[in-house]
Amino acid sequence: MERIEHRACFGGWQDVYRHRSEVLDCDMTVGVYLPPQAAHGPCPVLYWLSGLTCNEQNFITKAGAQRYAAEHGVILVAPDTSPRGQDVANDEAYDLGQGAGFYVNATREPWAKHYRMYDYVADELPALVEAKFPATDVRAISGHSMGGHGALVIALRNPGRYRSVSAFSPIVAPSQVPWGEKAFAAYLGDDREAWKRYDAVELVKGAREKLPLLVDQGDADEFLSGQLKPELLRAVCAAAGHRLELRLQPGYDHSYYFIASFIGDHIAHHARAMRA
Ligand SMILES: N[C@@H](CCC(=O)N[C@@H](CS)C(=O)NCC(=O)O)C(=O)O
Repeated sequence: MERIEHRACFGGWQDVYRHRSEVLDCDMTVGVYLPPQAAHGPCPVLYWLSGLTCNEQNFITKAGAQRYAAEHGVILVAPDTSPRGQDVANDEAYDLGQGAGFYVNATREPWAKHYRMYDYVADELPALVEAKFPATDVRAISGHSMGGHGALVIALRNPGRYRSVSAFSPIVAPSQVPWGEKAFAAYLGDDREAWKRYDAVELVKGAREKLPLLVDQGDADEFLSGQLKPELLRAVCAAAGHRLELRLQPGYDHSYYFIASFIGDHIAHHARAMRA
C-alpha cells in the first residue's frame, strides 16, 4: 500500500492509500482515518460506503466524521465506489460503470472482469486493513444511498462479521427502483432471482442474525419516493420481526449536509456496539 495523502486531523491522521486490488484487478484508492488512540493500540473499524458518483474523497472531506472517530477511538475506512482505470469498463451515465459499482460481483460482460465490489468490501479490504493498520477485527459498516444499500446487504449476508450496521438514505430495494434495475440488469443480467442476493428488502426476509438496522432518511430528499422507498424496509422488517430504527429527518435532503448532521450519532452508535 502506498500512502498518497497524510494530514493531521483531530489529533489523528486522515490518510489516503493507493493499493493493488487482486479482486478488482486494478489499483484502488481508499481513505483511512487513524484516531489518536491508534497510536497506542489497535482500534475497531467502521467501514463507510459512498454513493453514486463518489470516490474516497467525498466522505473524508464532507462528512466531518473524523471529530467523532477521534472522540470514540474508531478507525474509518472509506473505499472508492467502483473499480477504476482506463482498462476498466465504463459508461457515460453517472449511475453505471465507474463511480457506480453497486457493491455487487458482476457476472455479465463487459463488467465481470473488474466489477467485484462485494468481494472487495466484504473480504479483501478488511483483510488488508487488519494486516496493515493498528486495527482489531471488530467491525461496523455504514454508507449513503448506493453505499447504504451496500452496507445493509453486506451486513445482512455476513452474520457475525459486523457488530453493527447503519445507513443514510439507502436504496433499500434496488430490484424495485430505476437505479437498481438499471445497474443490476447490466451487472447481473435479466434473471431477477440473482438480484435478490443484493437486495436488503429481500435479504431481511431470510436473515438469520437480525442485526438491528439504524437508518436515517431526510424527508426532503429528492430521491425519496422514486429510488429510496424506506417504507419497503419498514414493512419487511415489521413482518420479519427484524429491529429497525428508521428516523425520518424533517427538512433534510440527499446531500452530505444531511450526513454531516447525523454522522456523530451513527459513529457513537457503532462505537457502543463495537465496545460491547
Ligand atoms: N448526480 C446525480 C446524483 C448523484 C448523487 O446525488 N450522488 C450522491 C450519492 S447517491 C452523492 O453523494 N454525491 C456526491 C456528493 O454529494 O459529494 C444526479 O444529479 O441525479
